[in-house]
Amino acid sequence: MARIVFDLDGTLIDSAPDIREVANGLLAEAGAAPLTLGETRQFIGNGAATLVERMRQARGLPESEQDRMLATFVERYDAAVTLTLPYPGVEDALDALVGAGHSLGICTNKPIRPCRAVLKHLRLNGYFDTIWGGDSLATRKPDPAPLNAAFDALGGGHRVYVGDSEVDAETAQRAGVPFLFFTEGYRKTEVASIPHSFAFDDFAKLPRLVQQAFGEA
Ligand SMILES: O=C(O)COP(=O)(O)O
Ligand SMILES: [Mg+2]
Repeated sequence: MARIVFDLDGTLIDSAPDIREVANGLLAEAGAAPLTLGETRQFIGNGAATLVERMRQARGLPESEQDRMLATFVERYDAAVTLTLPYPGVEDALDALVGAGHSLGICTNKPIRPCRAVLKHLRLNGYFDTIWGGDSLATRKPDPAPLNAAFDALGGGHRVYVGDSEVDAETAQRAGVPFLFFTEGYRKTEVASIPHSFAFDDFAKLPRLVQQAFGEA
């Protein structure tokens, strides 16, 4: 049986619309123009502080605003669940993987509180035996420490990381585990330029891919 750890934003859930709402509330209060959905997707993946920094820089807001804007962003982030949906086929794929006896975890750069809040809201939390956020340890992805911690918590067996981004590919590489690449999330560059073991564009294909990768159902 495999230990399968998933990234969250852009992999299991399309959370950019909710994140954009929080960002645009802050920008409106600063008198700046809102982010497009495309910009928001580009800014996700390296954690909340980097997202606020990218948003601020894109609108010419000073560095001196960073701490205050980040604090407000994080304060409002837990409630940012209403526009978020799992990608099509996610629940069925998770059901199939758990049914086949695999153990599942999450390793995301999203802070742990909003991570747990959105999983609960979407009733996805029951699938995961271990959950690691961007602030669970002193370091975050692409440092492999949180991913290794997730695998350690799941115990022995084949290990694989499932993610959508350049950051996830680097994290898997540094942890020395195969990377299953969901190509329809928030990647910034071409699929071919991002190192991966297998790529998939539809969650209906994931159980079979895991079976191919490990010779197990
Ligand atoms: O950047 C974030 O906050 C979260 O992104 P991730 O779930 O793709 O790691
Ligand atoms: Mg992601």
